[in-house]
Amino acid sequence: MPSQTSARAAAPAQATSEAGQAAARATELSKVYGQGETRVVALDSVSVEFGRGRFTAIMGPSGSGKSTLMHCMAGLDSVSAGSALIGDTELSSLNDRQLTRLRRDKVGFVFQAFNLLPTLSALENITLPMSIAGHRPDQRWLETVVGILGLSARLDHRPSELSGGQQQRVAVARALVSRPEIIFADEPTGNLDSRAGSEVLDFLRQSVRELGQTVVMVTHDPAAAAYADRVVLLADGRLTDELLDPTAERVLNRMRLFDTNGRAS
Ligand SMILES: Nc1ncnc2c1ncn2[C@@H]1O[C@H](COP(=O)(O)OP(=O)(O)OP(=O)(O)O)[C@@H](O)[C@H]1O
Repeated sequence: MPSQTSARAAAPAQATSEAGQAAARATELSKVYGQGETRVVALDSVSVEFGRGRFTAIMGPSGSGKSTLMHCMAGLDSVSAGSALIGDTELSSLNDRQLTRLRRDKVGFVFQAFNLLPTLSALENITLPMSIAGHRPDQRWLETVVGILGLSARLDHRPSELSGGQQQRVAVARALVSRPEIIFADEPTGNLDSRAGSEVLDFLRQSVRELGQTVVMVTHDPAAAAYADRVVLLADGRLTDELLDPTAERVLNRMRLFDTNGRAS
């Protein structure tokens, strides 16, 4: 009976092999922080694939390892064992310089705090990472991204002249403009009211559907996760479950199962 299945006791779920090549992949990835009494196993042999052109949400209780998984996959943190790959590139095989280049060229980031530079215009913020890298944005692509995100009339504005939702859209445009292999979004709607939050999620969804972008998003919010094609659930550093074509209600029910069966034990 599914309602009696303990999410925690279940065998660790393995990656669903998605159609097409994975944009990123973890294989038996473990991450341990500290030593001795302060030792924490943040990730315990996690295997998961993030399909190209797909929108995946990572969910799970606080402390379950969501941010750690994202940081290891994005090359922002090292792994203790196992492997993390972006495309065919194994991140632990790269030196610091190669890792910095990979993050710059292949990964886009959207954080809860918008991380825009206050003295620069929206357009300058969008193109800054590419300028630093010495690249010119593809003008056509820039216009497409800015058009889809509804920012065309706001490009000369500074962040302080934009609403929270508009600032986050600028951050999404900044992540999209270099056509990264994958975008990692960490609670992208955490600082937004629900209307602005749905707008940003709509745009992320649209970037997957219309621009073929791959997006991986950490969220606590079942309504946000429902925008994804797939939800993977973590508990105690393990991948325990996944849902395809999620609805907010199904995600909520699955999370309740965690609360009653997972954390209680
Ligand atoms: N730099 C660190 N040093 C030591 N322990 C850490 C570090 N980062 C994370 N941890 C621990 O690893 C575990 C997983 O943390 P992580 O931040 O990945 O969880 P999370 O699911 O993202 O949590 P939340 O939803 O609260 O953000 C937690 O027990 C946390 O305390």
